[in-house]
Amino acid sequence: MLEELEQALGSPLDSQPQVPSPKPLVLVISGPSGVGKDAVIKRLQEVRKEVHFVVTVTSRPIRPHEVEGIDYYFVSKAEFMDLIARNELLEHAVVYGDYKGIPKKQVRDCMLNGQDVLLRLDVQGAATVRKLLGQDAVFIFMVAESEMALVKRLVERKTESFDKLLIRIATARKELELMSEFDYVVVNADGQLEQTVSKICSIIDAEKARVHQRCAQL
Ligand SMILES: Nc1ncnc2c1ncn2[C@@H]1O[C@H](COP(=O)(O)OP(=O)(O)OP(=O)(O)O)[C@@H](O)[C@H]1O
Repeated sequence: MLEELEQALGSPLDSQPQVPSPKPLVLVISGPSGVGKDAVIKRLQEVRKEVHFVVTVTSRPIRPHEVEGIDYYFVSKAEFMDLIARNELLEHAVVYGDYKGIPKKQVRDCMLNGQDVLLRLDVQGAATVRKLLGQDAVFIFMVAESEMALVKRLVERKTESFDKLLIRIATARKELELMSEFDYVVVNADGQLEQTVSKICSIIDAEKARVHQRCAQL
């Protein structure tokens, strides 16, 4: 039958894939402090092993329990300055006196390997990367179901003093106003971490099915 069809068509039936492989994605996850970015990314890495989570480079000294290349890439301040001067950082900031940044090379190398890349950025950092990459990266904003739920989570984490909590809440209120700059918003509801991760997986799957693929160039 197939041969007859080919004869009638006057050309062979094509067995090649009808669409090229999807392009590697640059995925940015952001949201207020305490919303659950780390917890969600940790779980996402378990269920989506092929997505590379970018390891930040920092000028801060290594702490005893930390592992080079897993927690951070540790460099001297001079080396960090050199990365800035060579425009080799996608984004950088000073956090408590130490520099932290996203090395472009790591993102580039993964994408050349066909791997999707995941960045965890604070809302300000995400805004910076949005300006650089525009619609060529996917920006996901995570929120809690309510301000009360967010604050309860932060209080239970017991990592912030009262004053620091006040600052984080005020910052979170401002950050929420920037939600419209993002492509997707995902509610990380209390006790629903798995659902949150699965929503992010759905976003990745949907992005892979886009007719006009995003294509970040660094
Ligand atoms: N869906 C959830 N339900 C209940 N608790 C959660 C959920 N998601 C995260 N948590 C908990 O909330 C706390 C804050 O989460 P996490 O540290 O991942 O937030 P974060 O956004 O990375 O914060 P920061 O930006 O301050 O580092 C943690 O104790 C975490 O285990």
